[in-house]
Amino acid sequence: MSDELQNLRNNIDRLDEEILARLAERARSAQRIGVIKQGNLYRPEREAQVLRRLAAANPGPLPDQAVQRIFREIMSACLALEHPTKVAYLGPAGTFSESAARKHFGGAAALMPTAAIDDVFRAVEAGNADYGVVPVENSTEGAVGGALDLLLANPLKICGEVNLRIHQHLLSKAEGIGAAKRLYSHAQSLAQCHEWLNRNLAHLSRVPVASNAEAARMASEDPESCAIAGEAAAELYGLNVLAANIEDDPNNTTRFVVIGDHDAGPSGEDKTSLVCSSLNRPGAMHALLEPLARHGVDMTKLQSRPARGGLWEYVFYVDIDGHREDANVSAALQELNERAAFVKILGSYPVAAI
Ligand SMILES: O=C(O)C(=O)C[C@]1(C(=O)O)C=C[C@@H](O)C=C1
Repeated sequence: MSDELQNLRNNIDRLDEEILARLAERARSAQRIGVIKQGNLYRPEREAQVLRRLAAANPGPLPDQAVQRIFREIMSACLALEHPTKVAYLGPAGTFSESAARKHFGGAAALMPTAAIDDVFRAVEAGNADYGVVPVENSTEGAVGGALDLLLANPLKICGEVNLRIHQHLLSKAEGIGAAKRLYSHAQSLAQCHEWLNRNLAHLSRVPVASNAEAARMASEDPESCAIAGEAAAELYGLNVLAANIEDDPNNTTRFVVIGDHDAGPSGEDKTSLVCSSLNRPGAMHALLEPLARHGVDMTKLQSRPARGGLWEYVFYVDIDGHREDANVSAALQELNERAAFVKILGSYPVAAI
């Protein structure tokens, strides 16, 4: 081994020991904070502030995202010393919901798969999980209506958001596509790869199944088939990646929200989600949203859903910039409340840091 290589490795060994000693010191501080805080130990606003501060202070050469992922894991491990966070998600193992839960809560969280989205809400409400992660919209396929309806019907609050880039892969137990007769996937994933499939595999019959992890499981038992699913499912079921990143939109992204029995405190860069309905008279919708513009509050999403129980009646899902405790947001929400037939604040939470 050259002297230079040996010296560099010695240097890395010394640095690793320093990092380890500092990590232990950090973990002891987090433990002491746990004793002072009591009650809810997970603080999404504080985690977002830590991640943003470190990205801003990052001297390189590691990219900001890499630094944030490392510190996400450090905070996940520190939090688990106090209390391992239990997080319910739409299963089975290997779904994109699992990847979103991991991305947000890190490797030390205990993840609980559920059979359906409403079971995620039930697990959190019953106290079987501390938090839940549910998909609410996809950049190609639009809103996940069932999740929006459950947010309206449920007392739980949104305390975070996760944006996950969705990469779809063509997977099979076989080495090539030649012998494949069937293609399994979730309907959303089939839709996200529609053009690629028409160009490359138009002859294969497409079989929609309950989730893309389930599709991967079925393909693992049937070498005459293939599946469309993500990397986590490919690894879990030992499948070959026959074609990678086959989603039609190169920016294909799903937005998930984190639900719990409380929302988050202000972090300095927040969003607030609410559901409202306007009075049934001309101009009512404009009047309802006008206080937002007047108080300088940006609306980042407006989505309508049919209201349960009234034909051709709608509720509106609104996302705005800012925390409900910010002075301008609070003033705007108070006026909106006076003008609306119905308002429910779903929660204020930090804008996704990673
Ligand atoms: O600052 C706190 O309140 C902590 O508990 C420490 C800490 C961290 O490791 O930085 C851990 C968990 C919380 O979710 C936020 C931050």
